[in-house]
Amino acid sequence: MSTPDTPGGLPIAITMGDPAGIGPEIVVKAFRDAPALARGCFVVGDLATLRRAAASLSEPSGAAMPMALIEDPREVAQVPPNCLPLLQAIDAPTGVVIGQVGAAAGRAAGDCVVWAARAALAGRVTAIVTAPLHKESLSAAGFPFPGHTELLQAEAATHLGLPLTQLPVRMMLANDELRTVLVSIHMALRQAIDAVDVDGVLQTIRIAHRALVAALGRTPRIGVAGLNPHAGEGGLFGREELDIIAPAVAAARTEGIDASGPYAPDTVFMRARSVGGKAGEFDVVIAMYHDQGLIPVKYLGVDKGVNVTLGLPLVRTSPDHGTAFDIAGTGRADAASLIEAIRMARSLAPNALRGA
Ligand SMILES: NC(=O)C1=CN([C@@H]2O[C@H](COP(=O)(O)OP(=O)(O)OC[C@H]3O[C@@H](n4cnc5c(N)ncnc54)[C@H](O)[C@@H]3O)[C@@H](O)[C@H]2O)C=CC1
Ligand SMILES: NCC(=O)COP(=O)(O)O
Repeated sequence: MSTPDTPGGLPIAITMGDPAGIGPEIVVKAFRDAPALARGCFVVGDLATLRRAAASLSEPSGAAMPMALIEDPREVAQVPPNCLPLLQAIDAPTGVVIGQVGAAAGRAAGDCVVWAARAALAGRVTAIVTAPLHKESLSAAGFPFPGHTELLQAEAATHLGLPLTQLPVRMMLANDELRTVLVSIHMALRQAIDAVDVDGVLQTIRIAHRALVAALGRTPRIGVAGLNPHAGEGGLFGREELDIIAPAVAAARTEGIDASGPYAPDTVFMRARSVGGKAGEFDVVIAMYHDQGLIPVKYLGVDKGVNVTLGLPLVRTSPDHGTAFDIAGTGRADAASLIEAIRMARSLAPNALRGA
């Protein structure tokens, strides 16, 4: 659906990420290496930061990626092909040291995400794709959120006038072979175990079901992982499966959701994986905590996964990797996951502006 003042659809905003990390480099690489996909997208960030990243990538004899400053997302359609449109959403950060945690970098990264979220909530962009930020830098800058997911949830709840409890969100990580949705996200493992309760597991199943009905056009097969080794082995290694997870799965089934489990966490991902054109047993695995779900997906390749926030009133995707401070500024960072995140944003936001 296009809007009258932006024929052809709305642009996608790509936030530059932490300026001390690989975000700016992979953003420039995405525009350089996937120009057709990047048409209709613009970067929310800082021109000097993006120029530095582009210069670090250019061949000794070659020219760096040209950039065009825009003041409004609607100007994206006028930017020539193979030129990166950039909206200067922040004051240029000073004192950023590549590869190091810092408040200035965290402030710049966080402010860009806030800008993009508000633009999406106001209907000025159709989706946001976020390059990685560093959570310690975000915290050093005073943002009271552990990551994008919680920041975006808070922005959306404020926009809708809702308490956070009425806007539950979940993290999904997906690649071509595996999808997982997490019951809890950024918290200590001890707290994550306590966060496994019937409401939380059931809410996660419902959110995953709704998202995948929309994405797949059919009822998804949801496999629910246990928490304990061998899913508790009938209560020998813990009772969470018997007392919490099985009742949540049963409640979901009474709602017509095709959920099953709890399954042994060490084999459920293997069973869900689609390989060589053969579909796995499940379309998605509900993981009880962050690392249970993310390790199997990331192990299949940091270049392949995409992070999607489910439950928001806006489309948000992101690469599955972080700021990679160890290689920032070297030009070695792989932009494949960011390119997949742009592709996924386009598929979730069919009204996105495209190139001519
Ligand atoms: N979407 C986001 O904003 C995300 C942010 N993070 C944050 O990033 C920071 C650093 O996290 P780490 O645990 O060090 O994970 P990381 O993903 O930044 O790095 C882990 C390893 O993977 C490599 N790597 C990551 N991305 C790569 C790429 N595109 N090309 C080539 N190699 C790549 C790194 O060089 C490093 O060896 C943390 O603050 C973390 O919370 C982590 C994941 C997602
Ligand atoms: N491990 C993924 C991750 O930490 C990303 O978090 P977010 O910034 O997408 O909330």
